[in-house]
Amino acid sequence: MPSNPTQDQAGTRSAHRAVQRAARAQPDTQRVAVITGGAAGLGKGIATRLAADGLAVVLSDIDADKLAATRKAFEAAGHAVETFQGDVSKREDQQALVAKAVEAFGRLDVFVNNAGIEQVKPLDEVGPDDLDRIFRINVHGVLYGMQAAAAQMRKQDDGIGKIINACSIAGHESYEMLGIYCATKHVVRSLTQTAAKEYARDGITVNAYCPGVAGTSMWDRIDAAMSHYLGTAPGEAFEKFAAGILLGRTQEPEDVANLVSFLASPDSDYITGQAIITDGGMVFR
Ligand SMILES: NC(=O)C1=CN([C@@H]2O[C@H](COP(=O)(O)OP(=O)(O)OC[C@H]3O[C@@H](n4cnc5c(N)ncnc54)[C@H](O)[C@@H]3O)[C@@H](O)[C@H]2O)C=CC1
Ligand SMILES: CC(=O)C(C)=O
Repeated sequence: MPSNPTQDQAGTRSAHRAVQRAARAQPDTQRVAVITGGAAGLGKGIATRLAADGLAVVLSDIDADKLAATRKAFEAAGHAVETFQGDVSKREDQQALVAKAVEAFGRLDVFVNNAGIEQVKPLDEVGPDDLDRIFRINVHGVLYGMQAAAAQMRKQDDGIGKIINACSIAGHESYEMLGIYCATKHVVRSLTQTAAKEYARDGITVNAYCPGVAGTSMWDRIDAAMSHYLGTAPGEAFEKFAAGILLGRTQEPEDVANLVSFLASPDSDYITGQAIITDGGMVFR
């Protein structure tokens, strides 16, 4: 809904003040990043890169064993790390996660809403429980993460807060058998835009990364489920998707981490509301 010009000018001035205040970063303060789904896959790759960039990292995951193993590896590498076992679909867990980060490291600068699940099913077979499960994790989880992160970032009056959401090429394009997964990622792109508009006045940017085809355990499960529904041989669905990549190889966690590192850094301070594709050349927007 368009507001009147006077409100627009007041809003712009207030947003401008917020960004000026936020830009007064403390150069000697270690920045702190939370990464959900950080125990494995892309989240672990992102956390590894942010730790190498010098940030203290707080890894959250629903899988306690993987979380403990990843924490051990980060400690062995000498990184400042904390962990939190939680379920992103629970609002109270997302709030407790942010509280844990602040308790451990005193502040929150970057919140990566990375955790997400896949679902492979023809639309005709999707039932209420299927819808509930994936929307709770991929959509409610991202919203609760943004709410918890923004509440803490607003309390800090130095540095730009950065919220970074896991979207996908599936947030720009829709694929057979992945209909509900794609729908959740389209919602993540929409939430990213709205949050960018609502949080700019508080000196918080909100962006999303949109990977293509990365050979994590998520794709192992997608490939197996595609075999079930489409009769493809093991590995065939993955190969078919990969065949469309212009740069000739599937994605590594490091490729995704490169983009997230940029979105977490001051180099991206003038970017907000964007869902940026990193897919080796598959989807063009
Ligand atoms: N692998 C790919 O090709 C692509 C992945 N993505 C997105 O990137 C994100 C990460 O994907 P992957 O690393 O491939 O997945 P993955 O399945 O390999 O790893 C996901 C991690 O999230 C954790 N997790 C799952 N549900 C959780 C919950 N409710 N609360 C907290 N943690 C939870 C898992 O335990 C696991 O450690 C997801 O949002 C996914 O949709 C987007 C595009 C492509
Ligand atoms: C897993 C994913 O995000 C796809 C197939 O785009």
